[in-house]
Amino acid sequence: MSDIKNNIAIDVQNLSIGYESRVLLQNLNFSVNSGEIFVILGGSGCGKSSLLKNLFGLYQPLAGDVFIEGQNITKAIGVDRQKIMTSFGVMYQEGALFGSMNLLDNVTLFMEEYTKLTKQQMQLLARCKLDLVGLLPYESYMPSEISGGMQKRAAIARAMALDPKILFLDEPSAGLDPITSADLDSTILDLSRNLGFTFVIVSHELASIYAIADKVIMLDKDTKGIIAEGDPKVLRDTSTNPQVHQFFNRIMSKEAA
Ligand SMILES: Nc1ncnc2c1ncn2[C@@H]1O[C@H](COP(=O)(O)OP(=O)(O)OP(=O)(O)O)[C@@H](O)[C@H]1O
Repeated sequence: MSDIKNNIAIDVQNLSIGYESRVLLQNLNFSVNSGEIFVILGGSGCGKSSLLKNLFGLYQPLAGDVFIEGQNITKAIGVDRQKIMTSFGVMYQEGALFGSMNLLDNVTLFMEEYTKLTKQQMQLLARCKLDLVGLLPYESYMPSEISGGMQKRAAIARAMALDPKILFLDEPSAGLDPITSADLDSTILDLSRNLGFTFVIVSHELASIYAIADKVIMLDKDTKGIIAEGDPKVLRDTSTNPQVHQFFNRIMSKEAA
């Protein structure tokens, strides 16, 4: 077990990930501070989503360790692992709300599984989560009856069901128009700045990255490592790595068009 030092929410040490004999990323070392919005970016297929899934324990890394609030998720088993796994929330790329349940039931579902709360208590808490993402008036709506942006916010409310301090979001802006995406960014910023949530987000939307990210890491398929790390605006203005420069400017010129 590693110490919880300097307010570190997630500490990644010598992490290598991949599938069977295929190594995607190797020997990664980085940390995420508590309350920080941390964004993983990089070219298509470099392993962003795979890294995220290794961080929150869906996949087992090839080597190395991931500490979540000081607990080693890669080595934990049984009850210890279960405890870590319920200490954070996840929003998958597809959003994946349960289509046959209204929003309130989508949020209470995990509480039913992992808590001993009464139905009334669960509904009270679930309404709080829906309120935090601006969806309280829609608690009885089915996922198919609300917009894509609202579905993403509902998925964040569901990820908050068990009162986590850390939220992992895989491409939250995928498929959203710029205005809806900016609304979602505001929700994420609000949850981070006002309630202290730590976010780890996979994204390639530069406007969104500039709006919300405290820190990014940029992954590289060829070197299988991190080629840039830090404040995205500082990286944009100071990076001398041609690939990093090109990445930021390529997307910027596309967005400016
Ligand atoms: N479950 C899996 N089993 C085997 N290979 C996988 C699996 N998931 C992803 N891959 C492969 O790993 C590589 C990295 O995929 P990943 O989705 O992590 O990249 P990414 O950077 O998130 O990509 P994108 O930006 O296109 O979403 C891809 O070649 C992908 O086909």
